[in-house]
Amino acid sequence: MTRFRSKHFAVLRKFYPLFMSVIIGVVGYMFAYFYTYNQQQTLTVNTNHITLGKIDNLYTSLRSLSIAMNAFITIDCEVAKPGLQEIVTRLPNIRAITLLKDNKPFCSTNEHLKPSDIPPITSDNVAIEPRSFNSYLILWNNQLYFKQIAHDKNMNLLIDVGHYQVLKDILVPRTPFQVIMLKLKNHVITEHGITDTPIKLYQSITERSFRNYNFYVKTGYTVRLDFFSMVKYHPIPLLIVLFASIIAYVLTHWFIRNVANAYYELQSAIKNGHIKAYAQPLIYSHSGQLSGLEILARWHHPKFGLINPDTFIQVAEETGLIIQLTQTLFKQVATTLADYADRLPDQLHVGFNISREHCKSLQLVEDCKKFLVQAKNKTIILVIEITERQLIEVTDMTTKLFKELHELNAKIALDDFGVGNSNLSYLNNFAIDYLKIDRSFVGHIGSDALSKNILDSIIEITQACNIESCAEGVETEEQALYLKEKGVTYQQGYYYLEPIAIEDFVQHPMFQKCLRP
Ligand SMILES: Nc1nc2c(ncn2[C@@H]2O[C@@H]3COP(=O)(O)O[C@H]4[C@@H](O)[C@H](n5cnc6c(=O)[nH]c(N)nc65)O[C@@H]4COP(=O)(O)O[C@H]3[C@H]2O)c(=O)[nH]1
Repeated sequence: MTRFRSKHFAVLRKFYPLFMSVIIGVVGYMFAYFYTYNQQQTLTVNTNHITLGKIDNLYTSLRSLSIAMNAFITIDCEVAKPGLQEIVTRLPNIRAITLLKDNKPFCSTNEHLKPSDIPPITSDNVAIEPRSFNSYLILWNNQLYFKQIAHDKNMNLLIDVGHYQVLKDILVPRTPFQVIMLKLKNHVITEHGITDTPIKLYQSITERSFRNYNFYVKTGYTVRLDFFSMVKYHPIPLLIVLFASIIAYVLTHWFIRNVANAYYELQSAIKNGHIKAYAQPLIYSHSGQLSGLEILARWHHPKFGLINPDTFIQVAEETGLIIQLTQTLFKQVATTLADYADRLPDQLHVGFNISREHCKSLQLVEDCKKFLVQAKNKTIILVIEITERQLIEVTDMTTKLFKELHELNAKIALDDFGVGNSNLSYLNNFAIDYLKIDRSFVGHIGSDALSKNILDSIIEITQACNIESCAEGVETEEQALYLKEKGVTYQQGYYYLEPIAIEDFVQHPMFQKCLRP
């Protein structure tokens, strides 16, 4: 987790929520932009394909029809006409079929057809001109015609497809600002008809007829996709992004405020001496004598009273305040013990819980040296309790740290053993002096066979590795006797004494009894 430092907090508090919301906003906008862009692109490709297919089909079906109609060209109009009429009535898009001779109508289903109604084939009247050059799709006077030149060049077929709405319908775009263009030579047809004004299209795609007819279909957008067009035409993704950005601001603000508050509160608690050192005795199993004490932090909160470490140690670790917190405990314990410096028993164990953060530099060695000077007693054995829950990496730095701690005659204890992630190599790497057996195993003595077996195994490991052991959470005489019998070196728990303030601890008969006269 991110470590927060005091000098960063003021700046962080102000700018971090804004920064987060801008980041979410920018990333969200990019995401919304590319999403919309992709959507448009996919739609363009699909639309272009479908349109191309429809025009191809239109042309091909007219061509097939005209081929079928070729049979009528050479027969008499009276014979041909009923057949042509039946076809016109059956096919909804065909308005009339006309047979031409020398480009003049000689037989038509349209009774009112005049020679001037026959569309000329010029480069201007927009014809779809296939490779075979013998059939044309003609746009003329707002009408769509199909003309088939028969083998006999004088006898031709003209199919009047009707108003070229048929074509226009095919060119109707799927979304606003989309334009579908049919490009024939220099001419362009859109849903609005023939246009010679160039239309600039964005995200466009142009494809030639699948059947290799001489036309192109181009689809694209008249509006470029940018921030403003997104705001105007695609507001929903942007509204979602705006919403996410506001949520990011609010959550970050809330998070920073809470962490910062916790940080400031804990920092001022340390400064104002509200973090107190409590002590709990460690007892030699074999003699029942006091071997030392473990120091545990308590917060004497002016409003909430006594707060147990479970609530604030994590905050202290996450904010980096744990080092200051431990230093204040070192100082309180050293100055209290200094009053008894000359009377302390030899090799009194004084254990402190040390977090991983504190082991990242040699600061801990300096703190221990300072403690021994302030306590004015060089025989005290400092016990550095590192927890198995927060494994410390083996690096050159940590190896040096633990070596220097051992040179100070300190002992390294591995706390909460049995519930964390360590393995036996860990014991070796840091030259662990004793294991503190988690109270969850001790609590099951006499009841849960499995936990008891684990407990027995842990004790056997300590004996096999020739390291000392300390059982935590001893609450009953039965547990105390069992652990003694099993050869556990030290015991700690409410059975002997619960943690009490260090000033009270030094007054306690258990401590007083072990002082030298
Ligand atoms: N049920 C039961 N509990 C017993 C008994 N005897 C002792 N305890 C409790 O067991 C915990 C033993 O401490 P720990 O394993 O080091 O576990 C400690 C330690 O990991 C951490 N902690 C406490 N003070 C500090 C500190 O100054 N620095 C750091 N880094 N961690 C600390 O907080 C944990 C909890 O501390 P506490 O709440 O003081 O809880 C203490 C103690 O009050 C018993 O017979 N029965």
